[in-house]
Amino acid sequence: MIHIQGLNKSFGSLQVLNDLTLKIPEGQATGIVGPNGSGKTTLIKHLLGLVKPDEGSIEINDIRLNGTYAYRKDIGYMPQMAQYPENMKVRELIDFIIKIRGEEPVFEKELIELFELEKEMNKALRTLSGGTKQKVGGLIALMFDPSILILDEPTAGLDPKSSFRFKQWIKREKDRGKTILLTTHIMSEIEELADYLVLLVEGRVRYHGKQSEFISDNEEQRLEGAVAKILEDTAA
Ligand SMILES: Nc1ncnc2c1ncn2[C@@H]1O[C@H](COP(=O)(O)OP(=O)(O)OP(=O)(O)O)[C@@H](O)[C@H]1O
Repeated sequence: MIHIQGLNKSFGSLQVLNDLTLKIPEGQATGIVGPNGSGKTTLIKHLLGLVKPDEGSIEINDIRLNGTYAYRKDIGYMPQMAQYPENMKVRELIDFIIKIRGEEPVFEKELIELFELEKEMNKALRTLSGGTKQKVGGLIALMFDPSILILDEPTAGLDPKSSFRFKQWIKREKDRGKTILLTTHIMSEIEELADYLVLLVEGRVRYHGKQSEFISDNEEQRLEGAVAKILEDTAA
């Protein structure tokens, strides 16, 4: 369970998160959607301890985040745009992460196969295409079999085959009881993967509940139509 209570965050005069309270259920997949700049990535960075709140509290698996990072072992994070040491080779990066973590990965081989990274392992990270870097991010996020997966626009740069395979993997992880938090602008992906939906608008929770109820309550067939309806009403 991820419990976020009264979270406020401003960057200068811009209030990005506004009294945000959310309970993300354990063992379920939750999709976070919202317009560009609505605070999705900022929220995720709070969960990872990468950004400090101005006010409010976060608990993950009953541990209150207060500057300690041990809980991070339970989280696999796939960032929107991963930054890696440019001159390191993929193999060296993976070995480095295994060394600092001090444990063997559970799914390294399977994920290298899934993302077809075999031929990339001896290349420097600076030479990789954007999609290949994204795949390396997926490998790192998933290889230690963490109980919580936080995926920030994970398929944005992936080709259709990798995207399909990745989503199959995530569905399997969901069936294995993982807690999954996913942001994407691809509404069909949320429909495919998420049970619960959080709609953020200007750093506030506009909706939180079952995705199926959100669609039917808005008298739509598809998530995209229901989200568009709410955002048009909000702008009016
Ligand atoms: N470190 C920072 N310093 C100043 N402003 C920031 C910083 N990080 C984010 N912001 C601002 O906070 C707002 C929310 O950004 P955030 O990246 O959380 O949005 P998002 O919902 O993830 O957007 P997108 O859908 O475009 O990825 C934006 O206006 C952004 O410019």
